[in-house]
Amino acid sequence: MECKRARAYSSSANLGSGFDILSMAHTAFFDTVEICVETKNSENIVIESNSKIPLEPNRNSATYPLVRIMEERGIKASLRVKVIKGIPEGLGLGSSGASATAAVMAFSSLFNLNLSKEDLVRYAMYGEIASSGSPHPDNVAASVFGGVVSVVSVNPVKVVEIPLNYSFNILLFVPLNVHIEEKTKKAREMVPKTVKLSDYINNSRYISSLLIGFVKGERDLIRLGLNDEIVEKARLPLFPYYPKIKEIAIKYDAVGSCVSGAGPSILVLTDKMTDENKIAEEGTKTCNEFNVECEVIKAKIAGGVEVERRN
Ligand SMILES: Nc1ncnc2c1ncn2[C@@H]1O[C@H](COP(=O)(O)OP(=O)(O)OP(=O)(O)O)[C@@H](O)[C@H]1O
Ligand SMILES: N[C@@H](CCO)C(=O)O
Repeated sequence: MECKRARAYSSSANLGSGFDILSMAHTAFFDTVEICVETKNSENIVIESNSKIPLEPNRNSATYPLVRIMEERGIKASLRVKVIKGIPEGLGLGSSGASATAAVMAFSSLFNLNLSKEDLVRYAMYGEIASSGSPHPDNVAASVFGGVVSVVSVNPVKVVEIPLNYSFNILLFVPLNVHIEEKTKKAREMVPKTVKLSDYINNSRYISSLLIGFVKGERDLIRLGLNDEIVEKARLPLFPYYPKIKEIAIKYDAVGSCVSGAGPSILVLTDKMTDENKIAEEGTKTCNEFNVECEVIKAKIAGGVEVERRN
């Protein structure tokens, strides 16, 4: 039986006001997906996992993209798909997107499809439909490409890798005891359908500040850029501790802070001027004040999805 495995990292989408556009892959966690072909004369997908994720192919973010690729390309096969979850689900860490990405990469390698990175993103986006009902591209783009990415078009998919000329570390406040059923779906329903022109202008300023800050290596621009007047504000009930954690992060001279994806995790970027220990200590206390137990995870920027060479 031929098998292939691929690994994809966690990610923090949005990065302030880049809703459905910007995302950053990090080494905090990763998922591994192994796909084995059992036969090529029948069609079936059997899922195994170490985590409590749906085991129906159309509801699992790893397998729904495979259903769609096989349909689109007329591929017939019975597959056994092992989804080894390292990324906790529903915490804004791109868990569903990483499974989708690893699955599409493993499938491409197994069937010698030689998919481009843009095609990997396009197919992996189906995984986000399976998990949240919407094909947002940001998490999967970061997991496919690694680094910080900007999705500049979805039809056709076009992703730009942002050059990072400022060196920073990553701290994540991950509220492990929080479970919100269908979190991303609910969080997306909280996003307003229309916005004030002044908020739109401020958000556009933040995005340009963040991107120029990364490219030119300007700390102050990165800090200013990690802000958002629209989506984070509308979703605040999902992560009420965020404003105080952000205040603490700035007090101890973090580069900046924002919500990770749809939350409830919080992303803090740090450098040598930052007092990380104080941020971790006071940020954890803040979580406790809101009856939330936050684990503080240190990470670095991660690379893109890779096939594990072991067969
Ligand atoms: N392979 C999978 N990995 C993770 N979650 C999955 C998977 N397949 C289906 N799901 C379901 O998707 C939901 C988690 O997706 P959700 O988008 O809420 O979280 P996330 O991907 O961790 O976060 P975010 O998209 O905000 O970064 C859960 O209900 C989970 O059961
Ligand atoms: N851009 C998506 C990311 C989900 O992780 C959202 O904020 O809904």
